[in-house]
Amino acid sequence: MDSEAQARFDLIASNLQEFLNPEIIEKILIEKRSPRVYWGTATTGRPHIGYFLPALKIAQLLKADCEVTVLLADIHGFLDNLKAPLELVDNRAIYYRNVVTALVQSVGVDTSKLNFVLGSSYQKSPEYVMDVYRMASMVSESAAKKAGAEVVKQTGNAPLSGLLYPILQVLDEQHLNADCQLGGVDQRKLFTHNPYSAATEWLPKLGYSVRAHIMNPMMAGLGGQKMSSSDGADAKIDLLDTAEAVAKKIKKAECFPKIVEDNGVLSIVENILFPAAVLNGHGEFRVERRDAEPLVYTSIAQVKEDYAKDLLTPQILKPAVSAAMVSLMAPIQAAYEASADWQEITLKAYPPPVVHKKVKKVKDRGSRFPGAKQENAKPEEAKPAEDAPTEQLAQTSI
Ligand SMILES: N[C@@H](Cc1ccc(O)cc1)C(=O)O
Repeated sequence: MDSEAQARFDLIASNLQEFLNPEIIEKILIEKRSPRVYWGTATTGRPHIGYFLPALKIAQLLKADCEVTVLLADIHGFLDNLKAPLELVDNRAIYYRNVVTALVQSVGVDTSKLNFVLGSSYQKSPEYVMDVYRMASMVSESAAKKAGAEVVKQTGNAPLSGLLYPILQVLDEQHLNADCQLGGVDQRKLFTHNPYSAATEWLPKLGYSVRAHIMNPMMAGLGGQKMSSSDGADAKIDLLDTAEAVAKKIKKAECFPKIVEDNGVLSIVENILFPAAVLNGHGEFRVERRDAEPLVYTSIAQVKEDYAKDLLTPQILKPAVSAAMVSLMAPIQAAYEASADWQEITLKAYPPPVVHKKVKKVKDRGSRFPGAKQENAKPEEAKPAEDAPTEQLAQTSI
């Protein structure tokens, strides 16, 4: 590889946890072509700051002159235990498109060449559907189950659609004509046969070629574990959260002094703030101190070292992370404020829950309590006590 190809390769490979079959990409770069990479996202819950990871990777891929496609996987949102009901899925796809575009633009990368494809636009074609049937006849039920174990919601009497999900995701590589698929490391079992069978083993069964796979690390959540859309509102930061909400959530986050592992706050610095700072051109993370010069970092290794020594304490780290996140999210929020369409689609994609007003139960004190109106007394007395049998039943069942 010449130095230009090497620089492109390094950008593609940066900040990854795993890169499978890199030789596929190397060959394309040596031939001075543009690798075609796709990232799929099931259009379900509201995207949180964890979406910065794929978005920053997409920004790097665009800079490395890759052809990038974002698959708005509406059908997958529905196949996965109905996480996104069919009637909301279209609006959610538009919401995701706006979010991903704004995320990539927030680090100054042009999105005019970023391609968006809606899953349902090709996953219902006769060719695609026939491939689903062919693959379903060649892949065992247990392999499909294992492949989806970390991605598809696991329930007792799971719907059959959860077994189709991995088959469709694997076929997308072929039908989107990709050289490489990007995903979080949680997608690993869908990507490779080690330890389970999926894309790299299933595609050749239909005569299709094996693709490269690039995997982002998973962010630790603010409560310590992997960040997920199904976390409670306090454990994840929504991209449209106000500065106060961001500060409050980070302040509450689990962040033990000197402990670097599974630390959600440090995970933000490592996986979001540094890669974004590099794309933004300054490459720095600053921590202000009250009585001393600010600490200025240019690598996560230095940050972790100082944190382990308690020179960088949770008390000074947290406000620095809040401030940096708020300024990183500012252009996304400005884009939202400036777009009446986006605001309208938000309401349609995530309709506020209908609150059933609680009607205050008026205690039935009967008609004989002191002060009861005399005229009510008679008819009430004449009526048989309707509640009595239920009350008895409830008592016996206790
Ligand atoms: N499995 C991805 C979504 C996805 C769907 C289809 C694909 O082809 C790729 C990715 C997720 O967890 O969100």
